[in-house]
Amino acid sequence: MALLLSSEKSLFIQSSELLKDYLAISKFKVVAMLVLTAWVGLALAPDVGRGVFVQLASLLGIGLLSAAAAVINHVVDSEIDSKMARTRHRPVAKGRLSKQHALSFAATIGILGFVMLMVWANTLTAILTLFALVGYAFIYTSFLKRATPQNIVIGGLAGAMPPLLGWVSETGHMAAAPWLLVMIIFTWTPPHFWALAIARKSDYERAKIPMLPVTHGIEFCKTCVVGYSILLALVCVLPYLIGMSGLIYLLGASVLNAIFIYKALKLKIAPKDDTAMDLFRFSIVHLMLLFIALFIDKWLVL
Ligand code: HEM
Ligand SMILES: CC(C)=CCC/C(C)=C/CC/C(C)=C/COP(=O)(O)OP(=O)(O)O
Repeated sequence: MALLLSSEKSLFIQSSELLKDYLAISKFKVVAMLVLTAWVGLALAPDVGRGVFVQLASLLGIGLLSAAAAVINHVVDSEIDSKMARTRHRPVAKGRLSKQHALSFAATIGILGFVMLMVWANTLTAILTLFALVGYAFIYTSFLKRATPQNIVIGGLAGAMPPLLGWVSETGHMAAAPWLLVMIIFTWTPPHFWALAIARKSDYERAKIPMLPVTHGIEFCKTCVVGYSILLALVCVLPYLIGMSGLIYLLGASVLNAIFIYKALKLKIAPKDDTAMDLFRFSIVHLMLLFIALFIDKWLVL
């Protein structure tokens, strides 16, 4: 009896470890944030009377294709990941999950996500989301990441797409307004990532990845972080200027961007040991609150 109980317990532990590994290769927290931005894109689109179920299915489709892209990234990057302290314990890099298993998982959730978008959103959303997957999993991961220090600037477009995807899933066609939300994430990505790359420069050196702090030095990278933070604050005003969002959003964005610029300047002028990681962590809170502010503004004011 005791033997049976302990084998059941170990089976339970094994399956929860396996679940953890699959969530890790799906970059679960990043995907949750991508889905949040897609949801806000969807919520800000003109109401065309689609039901909540169809909207949730569209968001799930976008999430599944994003997760598939993340899994492919883990497979393509497994060699690099095994050389970096931050990533060397990842399931594929460590060999806990085989590349074949990971790729079958990516294919399953990717096809499921694509079909969900075809059925419950529309063809344009399905194709645009597939472009974003190819942009991140293949163009950025297999090529740009190893080729140029502008890798994350160009590759950042893929991760910036979800608000447009959410919008198009509602309306079936493109519009100028959601592109402003894409521009916000596009401008946010460099300071988000470079703050981390500054703190983890030695990792990228060891893996021979030409990230900006490695190729151009930490000081130049910090200057770029300050520059992009200021640009981000300016881009964030655009939704207010075109009347897409109101004063609640403008106030929230202004406070968040003031903190962002303050932390970026601190990193440039008076850094302490943890300043770069502090900015990286704040960038995530910043983007989350900014998109929540867009949502609250829409539903409180209109
Ligand atoms: C090319 C674009 C991007 C690059 C290179 C990048 C890079 C990174 C890296 C290296 C991490 C650390 C992961 C770790 O600790 O293992 C990270 C974390 C994170 N990123 Fe990005 N990122 C990008 C775009 C985005 C986008 C578009 C979003 C969401 C809209 C996002 C949301 C997050 C979140 C939520 C985390 C924290 C994840 C966690 O705590 O597990 N990132 N990013
Ligand atoms: C369909 C769609 C919207 C796709 C976008 C998918 C996606 C997961 C975008 C997030 C970007 C990201 C986390 C980049 C880090 O990659 P990295 O390889 O530089 O970082 P790492 O070293 O932590 O793996």
